[in-house]
Amino acid sequence: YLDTKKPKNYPPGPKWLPILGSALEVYKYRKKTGTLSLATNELAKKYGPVLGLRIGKDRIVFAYGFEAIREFLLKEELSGRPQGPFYELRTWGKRRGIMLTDEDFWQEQRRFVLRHLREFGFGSRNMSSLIEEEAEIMVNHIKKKIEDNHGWCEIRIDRLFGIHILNTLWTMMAGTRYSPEDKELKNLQIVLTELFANIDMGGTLFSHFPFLRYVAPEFSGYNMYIKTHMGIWKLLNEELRKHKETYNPEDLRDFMDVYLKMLDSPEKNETFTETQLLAICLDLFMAGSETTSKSLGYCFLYLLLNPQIQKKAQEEIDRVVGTDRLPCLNDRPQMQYTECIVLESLRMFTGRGFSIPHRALKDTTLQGYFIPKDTMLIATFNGTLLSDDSGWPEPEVFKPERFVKDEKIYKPENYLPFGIGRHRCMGETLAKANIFLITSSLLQNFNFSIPPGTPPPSTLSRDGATPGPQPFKAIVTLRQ
Ligand code: HEM
Repeated sequence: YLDTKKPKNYPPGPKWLPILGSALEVYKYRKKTGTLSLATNELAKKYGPVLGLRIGKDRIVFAYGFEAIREFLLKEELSGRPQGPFYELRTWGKRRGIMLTDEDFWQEQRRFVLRHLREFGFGSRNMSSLIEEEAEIMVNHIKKKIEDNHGWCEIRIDRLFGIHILNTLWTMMAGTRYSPEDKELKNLQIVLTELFANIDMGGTLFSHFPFLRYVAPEFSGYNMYIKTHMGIWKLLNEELRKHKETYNPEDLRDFMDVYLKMLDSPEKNETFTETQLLAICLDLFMAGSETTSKSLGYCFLYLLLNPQIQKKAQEEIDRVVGTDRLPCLNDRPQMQYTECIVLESLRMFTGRGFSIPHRALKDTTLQGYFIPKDTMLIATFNGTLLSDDSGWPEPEVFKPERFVKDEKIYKPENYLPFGIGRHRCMGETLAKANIFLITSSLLQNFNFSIPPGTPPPSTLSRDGATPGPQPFKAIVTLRQ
């Protein structure tokens, strides 16, 4: 806390004050720009693409720009995950799950999850039909609203997708599908979105200054953190209880059952525990629902702002799919323009956000700078996807055709919305399939427009652990 002297050759950044470290300077830029992502962007312009900070007790390095991010994410010595109460409280006081664990424990569990989720549809035909069903439920739900309201309805787009996205994941994990009107889950989603808006990828006040947890539990975000987790724990425990009651080793219904079978197996090693099963569910719940829903939020935000893009996609959908059935994943290769809308929406989402924090497992270097063991590192994707110096022409403009070259889909090397390296996202296939099928099914059936008399929705994101659009509404009408 009192350390104001930086380690030799530590990455450049604002000077360190006692206790606060560089927090004031970051706060100043954050206030000026509106988000932590834009603040690190400006700080990186001032100090360079490897930005060295200390916030409270934590040394934090932000990697900005493609070269720094690539070296960071591919370097094994930088593949740890942070330690400390903030990362342990969420999983009952021990580091558990896959999103915030590392080394052998993480490797074994990540491998197991990937292998077995595939059995229940991850990346297969089963996944396709599951999302198609969910998209159909969504379309019918909106049609009913329009019918009840005599021809049109107004929808809060930023809250439209949460439960449907969760359902596609949850059916594979626990065989459960929730109604879009389920009050408890709707509430949980809102609380989860609030939590994500109130913490940063680097932590929160009580993680950088742990004493605040005792002296100012409300102000430091501690109470909210615990309350949100208790809501999710309750849901997960209930699901686990039901599974244990009806479990039959001869008929494995979903991932939870497969994990329960592993727990019964004499060959299992000690990384497999019931708490770990709950922590995996918690991680996938958190990593999977907010990210995809918010990417869809950006997608529809830009479709509202660019009716001509909406129209062009609808022409493609009408030509390839027609009107007698909903789009399916098999249509994807013929629907290049819609596919590019997915890629562009992901650029807009991840381009405003960060990687999950990593930790240096030993003393090492990044772009020639010294990174001491246990330093936290975070990739700012703005510099590879969205900033003026990211290499994308007119980066702030939503332009699906930027991904087409010689009539084929083309993704430049610095397009990495799901990260790279050992911790690369586990849900890429599911996320892209969800965005593609939901966007195309909604556009096939409805027109979306800005409510008359209201200003166009802002493209400035709501700050937080994952970026999201500010709350916004659309008028939805039937196409035919
Ligand atoms: C639009 C949707 C999504 C985006 C843009 C996205 C992006 C990312 C990124 C950038 C990382 C961080 C890599 C790192 O820290 O090095 C990550 C990790 C992760 N994602 Fe996603 N993600 C999305 C959806 C999903 C979904 C649907 C799931 C659930 C199945 C998921 C599960 C995970 C997990 C478990 C990790 C941690 C992996 C590890 O540490 O080994 N993500 N994701």
